[in-house]
Amino acid sequence: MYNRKEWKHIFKLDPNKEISDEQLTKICESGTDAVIVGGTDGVTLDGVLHLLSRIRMYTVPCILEVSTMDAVTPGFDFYYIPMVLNSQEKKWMMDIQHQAVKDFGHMLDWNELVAQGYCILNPNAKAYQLANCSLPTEEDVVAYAQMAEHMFHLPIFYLEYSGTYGDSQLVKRVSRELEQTQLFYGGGITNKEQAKEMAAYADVIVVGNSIYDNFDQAIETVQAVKEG
Ligand SMILES: CC(C)=CCC/C(C)=C/CC/C(C)=C/CC/C(C)=C/CC/C(C)=C/CC/C(C)=C/CC/C(C)=C/COP(=O)(O)OP(=O)(O)O
Ligand SMILES: O=P(O)(O)OC[C@@H](O)CO
Ligand SMILES: [Mg+2]
Repeated sequence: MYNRKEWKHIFKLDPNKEISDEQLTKICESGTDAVIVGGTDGVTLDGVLHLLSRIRMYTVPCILEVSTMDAVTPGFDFYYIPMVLNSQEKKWMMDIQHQAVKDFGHMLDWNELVAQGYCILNPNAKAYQLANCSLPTEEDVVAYAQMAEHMFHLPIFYLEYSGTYGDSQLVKRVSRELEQTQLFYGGGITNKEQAKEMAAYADVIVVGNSIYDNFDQAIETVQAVKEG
């Protein structure tokens, strides 16, 4: 139905934050390739359902990035499943996901599930702290990318700088390692120049917080990526 491999730009909407109807229309009609609903904390079923019902008025593909099983509902096009590669606890890479599959595996449409190998690089990000991550060196990051591609065959490797703009040279280096696995970059993209810079190396850039901080500039990131 959708060719995820062709996507270049995604907006990530936080069910824990407010967005007006007018802004949501602009997001969904911006030309972005998809909208992810997700966040680290304050993600409730009510918040997710409210956003889903509003996004569903548009044709844009809609994805739930599952951060808690308490807020999962049918109706999304895809379910992205984070696995935190640089967590110091196996729980965030394997055990939560294992338990969810034990509980819900019998009712899953596996075609809708997409695993994401997360490498979280901003120590101040909530997700970094929640998942008890350690800060990898560049060599560590490259090795995680190689494992994602060649050992785990993950569909997505996600360089996550949530809340801060990352190192484009590292994104470039990682991009050289990946052929089958899609490279996502997310974090601190606030304008079209930054969007272009990261999109030169990442397959997909994800724009989150700037939707809430500087809406007009966030919208401009779509065109910047599509032009490039
Ligand atoms: C019935 C049906 C429709 C089912 C489909 C879905 C389903 C039930 C699948 C089951 C299979 C499965 C394996 C589920 C596991 C789900 C799960 C709970 C995984 C754990 C996820 C995890 C490791 C969470 C830790 C936090 C994290 C990495 C979140 C990722 C998103 C992220 C980084 C958000 C941005 O965070 P941040 O900017 O730091 O914070 P803000 O919220 O302030 O923006
Ligand atoms: O919110 P920002 O910093 O844009 O990051 C986007 C996304 O990667 C967060 O998971
Ligand atoms: Mg966020």
